[in-house]
Amino acid sequence: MPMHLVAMSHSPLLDKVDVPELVRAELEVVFESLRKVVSAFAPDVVVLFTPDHYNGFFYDIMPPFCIGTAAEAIGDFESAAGSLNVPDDLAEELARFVLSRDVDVALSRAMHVDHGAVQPLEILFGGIESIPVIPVFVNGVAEPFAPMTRVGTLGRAIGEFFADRPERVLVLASGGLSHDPPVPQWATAPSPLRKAILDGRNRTPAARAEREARVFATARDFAQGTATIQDLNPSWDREFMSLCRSGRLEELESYSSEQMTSDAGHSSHEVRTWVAAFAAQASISPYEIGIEFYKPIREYIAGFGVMTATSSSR
Ligand SMILES: O=C(O)/C=C/c1cccc(O)c1O
Ligand SMILES: [Fe+2]
Repeated sequence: MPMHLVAMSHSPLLDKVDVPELVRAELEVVFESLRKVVSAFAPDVVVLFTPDHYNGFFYDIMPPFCIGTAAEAIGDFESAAGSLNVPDDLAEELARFVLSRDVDVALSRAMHVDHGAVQPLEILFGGIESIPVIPVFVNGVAEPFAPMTRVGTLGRAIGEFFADRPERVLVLASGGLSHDPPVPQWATAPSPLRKAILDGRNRTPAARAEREARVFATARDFAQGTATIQDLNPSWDREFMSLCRSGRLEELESYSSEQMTSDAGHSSHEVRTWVAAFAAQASISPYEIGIEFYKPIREYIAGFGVMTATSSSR
């Protein structure tokens, strides 16, 4: 029953490229505060709402949502690689419950996850092994997307599953806010890239290095103002966070996919993880916001946001 929420952007460029010292220091203060909050809450299990960047999920079969009963981190961008500590029986029970609530969630007994899942675990827990984690994939890069209402329904079903259970649950959302990194798009990708996002599992080291180099080059150009990717949209980000803060989730659930892409970039759909997490938290009880941070950081190609929330009835 006790539930706490952390929602945070990620970027594979974090700690890998230079940012002004003040920005780095501000982020470190925020991350340290998050660690304190999480350690005080002492979760038994993390429900990790995570997107993927064509490392675990591909167009040969792209579910809108998937719960993992086992997961392996692939170690892209030097993130931690290896097995996540997934409580398989609990994850399967969760999947059965969510299905019983009319959400057609997929189940994976061998999910592959990337920096999107791993980075927040590394920041909050120092790695991927120390804390039991149920990974919940929420598609945030591969069109077509589920309507936002379904994302809310998924989150509420997950919240309801835990409402009568004893575990202390940290719902952790990874991704967002406005950003448009060079993740390939089916509609515009040339044929070798289409193949990579169709069924590009187990990429060769050379292919992985090429892809990562493209992201670094784009980040450098973006920081210098010469990249062709869509700009960050701080006002969109602030409005999104303000709706999370005030609990007006029905307004978030009325966002249209097309508008999200055009206002805030192709990868803005990663905020779906936030909507699922806030819907889970709201289904337990009204909540209050704790930590809140926002900064557009072009060097990281990210409108970088962090929020925490917990029951206001505590
Ligand atoms: O290329 C990728 O796999 C992802 C890059 C990226 C860059 C910046 C912010 C993000 O959320 C990303 O996933
Ligand atoms: Fe991402």
